[in-house]
Amino acid sequence: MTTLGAIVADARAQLSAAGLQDAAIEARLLVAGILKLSNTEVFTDGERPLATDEAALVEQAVARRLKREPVHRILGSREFHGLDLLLSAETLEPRPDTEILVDTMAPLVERVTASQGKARILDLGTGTGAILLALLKESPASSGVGSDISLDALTTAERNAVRLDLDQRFQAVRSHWFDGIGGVFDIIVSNPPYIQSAVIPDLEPEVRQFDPLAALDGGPDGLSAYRSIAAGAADFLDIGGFIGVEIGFDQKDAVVDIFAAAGFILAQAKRDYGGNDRVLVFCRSYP
Ligand SMILES: C[S@@+](CC[C@H](N)C(=O)[O-])C[C@H]1O[C@@H](n2cnc3c(N)ncnc32)[C@H](O)[C@@H]1O
Repeated sequence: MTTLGAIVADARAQLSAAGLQDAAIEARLLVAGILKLSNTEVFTDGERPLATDEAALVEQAVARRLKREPVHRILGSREFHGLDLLLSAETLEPRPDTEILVDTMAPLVERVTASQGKARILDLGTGTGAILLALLKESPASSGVGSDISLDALTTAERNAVRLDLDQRFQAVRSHWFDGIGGVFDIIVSNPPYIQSAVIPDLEPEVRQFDPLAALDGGPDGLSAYRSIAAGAADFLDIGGFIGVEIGFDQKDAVVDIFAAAGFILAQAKRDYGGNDRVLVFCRSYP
């Protein structure tokens, strides 16, 4: 019979031998997640004996990681902006950089609720629901629509809304960008696919093989989604509203030009933790 300490050490050795850089951290995360233990327990209960079926579950999880499946996909959920979000086959795994979009838009949502008593938010390409659910959590007087082209993603986003007790204020709508959307919103947010199609084969296997293509592929120049979103935004954004988008590190000028051509000016630009341009916020260029 093996112990908790021995199985963590074995997982770490296998991941390290496969060249995975964060082998020690990932081994602990996997074991803790699979056995539903806290990180502290994994550290301190090394002598705890493991049942055969527990050891088998850990071994299956390690085997998946060795095939480059990301840790949180194996575990089925990940943390985003303090929320535990379920993942599924057609949802992007939410990234820490996207929290910058939430932190940028939350004060704008608050400004609307302070003056109007409520705010309506639209999240285009909602995936797990990450951005909208984080904003709804921050701002109890807000409600919103999370739209996506993927039914699987919308089902997962709805499950996340229920788990977080935000489903009364969250509506999932299947839509190709604005095509199936009705109404006018105070705030529009989107983290659309923005990677150039030709670059996708060069991405890390964790991304290329496990994040859905529809969440990554921004067309030949990576900008297709911004063109669609900018072209439709004026019809769905309140006169004094804001639209915030996540962008690729080298897309600021191009995205500013796309929104300018659609009648929007840049209101805010934010960089990510690596110092790259990451979030742009626009408002109308006319009153
Ligand atoms: C980069 S992912 C972002 C997911 C989530 N908002 C997040 O930040 O974690 C882009 C999302 O856009 C969706 N999407 C792709 N093409 C779309 C389209 N034409 N209309 C609506 N959503 C689309 C994808 O299914 C995916 O969920």
